[in-house]
Amino acid sequence: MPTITIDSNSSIDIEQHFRVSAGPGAGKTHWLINHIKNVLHESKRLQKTRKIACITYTNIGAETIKARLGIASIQVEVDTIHSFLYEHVLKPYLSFIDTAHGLCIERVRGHDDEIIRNYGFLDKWKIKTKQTRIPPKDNLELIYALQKAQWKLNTNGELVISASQQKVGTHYLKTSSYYDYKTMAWAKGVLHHDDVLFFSYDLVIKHPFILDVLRAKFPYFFIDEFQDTNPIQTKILKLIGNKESIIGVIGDKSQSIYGFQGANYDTFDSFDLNGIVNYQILTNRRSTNQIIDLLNTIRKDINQSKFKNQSGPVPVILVGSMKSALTRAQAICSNELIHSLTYRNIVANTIKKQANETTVDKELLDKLMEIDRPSSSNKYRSSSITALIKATELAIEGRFKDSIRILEKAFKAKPDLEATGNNIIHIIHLLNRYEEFKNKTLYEYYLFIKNEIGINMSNLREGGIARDFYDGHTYKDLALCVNIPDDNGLFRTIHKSKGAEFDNVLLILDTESNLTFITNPDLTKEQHRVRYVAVSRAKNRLFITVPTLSEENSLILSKMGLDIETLT
Ligand SMILES: Nc1ncnc2c1ncn2[C@@H]1O[C@H](COP(=O)(O)OP(=O)(O)OP(=O)(O)O)[C@@H](O)[C@H]1O
Repeated sequence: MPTITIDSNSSIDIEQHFRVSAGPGAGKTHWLINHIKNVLHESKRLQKTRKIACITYTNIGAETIKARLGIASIQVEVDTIHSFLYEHVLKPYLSFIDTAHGLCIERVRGHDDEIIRNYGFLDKWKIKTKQTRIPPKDNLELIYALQKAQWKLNTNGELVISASQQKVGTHYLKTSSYYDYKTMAWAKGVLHHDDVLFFSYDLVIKHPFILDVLRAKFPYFFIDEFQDTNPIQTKILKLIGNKESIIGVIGDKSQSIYGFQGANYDTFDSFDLNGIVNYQILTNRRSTNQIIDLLNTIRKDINQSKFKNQSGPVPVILVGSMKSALTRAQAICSNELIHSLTYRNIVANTIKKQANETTVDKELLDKLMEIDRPSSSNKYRSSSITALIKATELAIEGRFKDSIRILEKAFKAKPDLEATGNNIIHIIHLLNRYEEFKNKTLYEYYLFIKNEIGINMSNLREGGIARDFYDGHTYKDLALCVNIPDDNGLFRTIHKSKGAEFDNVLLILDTESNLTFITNPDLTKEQHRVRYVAVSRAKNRLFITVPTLSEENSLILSKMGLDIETLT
């Protein structure tokens, strides 16, 4: 079937599976909202109890769609895939889960994005898996290795853990030990996000009636940002779409940027269902002509047309430090807001907090746990400090629920910690007195927590390596490592800008070599796609900053019509 070109206002047949493919700013989300409204209006298959399922990639995406649907959202279940599967597959059918997996269903309380990292748990795991040779000094590396393991579908349609031969220190992890790690966590009722996919898939394969229930509840499933869907989710959606329910996917393969979560470049194009109809939108409604020209230079498979046909400033390459680039870009934008986008979280935080670019270390929070390791005389010091730093930073960003959750989790099983019942009061205290400790050493922050907040922690012996760490780092150094989930502020990572648009964008590149996404573009490479997504967020002004620029690159970029400004 040929691909049909549509516009973001077009209506399509509501009773056929569809794929809508379009570049950035084409109006995919706009079209999806209109389509949902059309289905609600026209469908004969929706009654009060039957809803449309609309799956988005992020919580922010879900909130945006709900807000834009307004009152119509009552008949639409808008959710991320993990939350959707947890609510509609896992939670109602927990008792159907194969007991062979050893999941303690009575203790399951949602799912988490962090694996269990406590050292006591790791020790038990080392004994169980006969890997006691891994010394405690390599625990951090071990946690990173375990965290990388993901569920993957093999060619027989079975779920296996994918983790390439991981080396921790001098030791190669046994493949079977990943499974042991999972089963030990499951025995405590602890589920990682990725496990939601594992159990959902296992349930629908072993109990296909669950698919019938899903089809009965949701005659329509629409998935936005489908290019980042993981193959296990794709398989579940295909199973649902085999009869009755209509599946519609919307996306752009050149905006696939979540390879590290199992998505791949071909997911979008290779998705197939009997009778699926392909549509494309070839306009860009977001950006000025100058920005669309740049996007078209980077991208070879489509050439977006300029819907607004609006001329704007030429994109500018700012050569210099990121701080000076931000100052310059802000001056040019004068009273308008500018969003800075970075690849790494630590860089986003560095610019947000105007910290010194050269001293940042993204692993400091983990290193604190490593150096100030829990012992019989110091059970909770580093875990309490870590939780309090995270909670403080989340609260500063206005994320009170997340902030309270962190403290609840940190303090719940620690009866010998004093004054832990008042997490909200702690947070108010920390916010009110933020100015007093934000530029102090970590040791001074520790004293503040102990003396002013009243959390009972053991003393830090002078001259010890833990004390040196607390004296040698500032609160701010550690605060830079905090990840704010679904951050919607002015300084964020490119991944957190997915689906958003901003008047003015400053893309911060760590090194000049990252400019290849413009000078020698290849969107089969994820690194290039990530930066392509970043520049395509801009509606009006676009700045790209690099620390240095060679004559060769300068010539290429000038030929492309970009402005270049060297900052002093
Ligand atoms: N038919 C339309 N009428 C008016 N405005 C529209 C229409 N279609 C899209 N827009 C506007 O164009 C901009 C881009 O639309 P949208 O965010 O839906 O694009 P997208 O394809 O989802 O983008 P991306 O994939 O880059 O996130 C938005 O400001 C949106 O409101």
